[in-house]
Amino acid sequence: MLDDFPPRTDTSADPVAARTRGLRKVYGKTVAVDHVDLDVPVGAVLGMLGPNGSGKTTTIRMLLGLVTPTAGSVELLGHLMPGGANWALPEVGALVEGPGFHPFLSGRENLFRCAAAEPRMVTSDIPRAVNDALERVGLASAAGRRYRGYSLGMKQRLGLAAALLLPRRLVVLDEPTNGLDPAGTREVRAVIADLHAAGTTVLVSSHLLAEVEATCTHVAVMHRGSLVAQGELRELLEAGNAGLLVSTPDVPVAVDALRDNRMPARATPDGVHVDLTTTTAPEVVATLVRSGVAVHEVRRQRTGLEDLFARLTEAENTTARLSDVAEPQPSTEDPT
Ligand SMILES: Nc1ncnc2c1ncn2[C@@H]1O[C@H](COP(=O)(O)OP(=O)(O)OP(=O)(O)O)[C@@H](O)[C@H]1O
Repeated sequence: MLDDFPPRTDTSADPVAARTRGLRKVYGKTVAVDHVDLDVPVGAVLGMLGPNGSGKTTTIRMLLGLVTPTAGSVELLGHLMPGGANWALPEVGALVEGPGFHPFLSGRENLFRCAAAEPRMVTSDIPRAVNDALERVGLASAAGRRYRGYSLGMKQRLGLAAALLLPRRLVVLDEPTNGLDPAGTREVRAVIADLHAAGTTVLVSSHLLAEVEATCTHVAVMHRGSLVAQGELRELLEAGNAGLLVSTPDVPVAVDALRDNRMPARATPDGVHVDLTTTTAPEVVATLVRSGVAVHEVRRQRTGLEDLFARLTEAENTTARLSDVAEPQPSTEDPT
């Protein structure tokens, strides 16, 4: 029987929980996602960052088989989608917009329905799984209230609870802190940390840069449908680290000496800032020493993720490919 042969793909040296290649989605004249090659390494907490409309939700929905790609491939937990959905999806917990809860049922009743629909759930385990999930997201006291009376934050918590009903290999959270107060945001952060500690791979989209910097091990930055950067958070921060701060009592002399050698330098309250885009730290130090400048300290400036994000999303060359993208049009494709 065909069902006995899930469409698996080769596992490469670097195991990934999810992988897309050449992923593209076009709605009418709008290119929502274009040529996205995303890798979500096993065990990572990958933060997908991007401004509104950059294609995060569409990418996530394609990963989960909720939206059919116009082109490209998706691999989820080693299975090619959408054919492998029956094998991959039971091991994926997802919080995506519009999880389809019943408005007239309570939060707890809704979760019971979700639990009963889980192929891997043992019926006798359902009450405990539901209670644990409600506790974990801080919704136990409101669990008896009807869903339609829930605030946005409570709806988000219930969606998160549904994703946590079972241990998962991959948890996908689309803007999980949307609508949450600071306490709720902290709780989501703690849930992500717990999942990570338990070895679960987490893919989380967010526009909150500080949030991603605090919770994620990896980052993927989207801009106008394209993936403009991805990798380990630490490495991306270092790659974005294009500045050197030189402490010296001879700031004007140092600035002149560097500029004479075509090195972009400027005086700052902390010393001399040198842009390392066109030069290197050893060259800067050698030039200063040659010019008789006393160098007290040289420090690489760590750019915050916010700076990196701004630089990546503002870079003109990253947008060229999509320059002909029109304003969003009503979909001519099936929006499912
Ligand atoms: N069903 C649809 N029909 C038409 N256009 C769509 C549809 N879904 C998304 N789009 C368009 O695709 C682009 C990407 O949208 P998407 O929701 O994926 O971005 P996003 O990064 O998740 O944004 P946000 O942070 O605002 O949720 C946008 O221009 C959006 O208007």
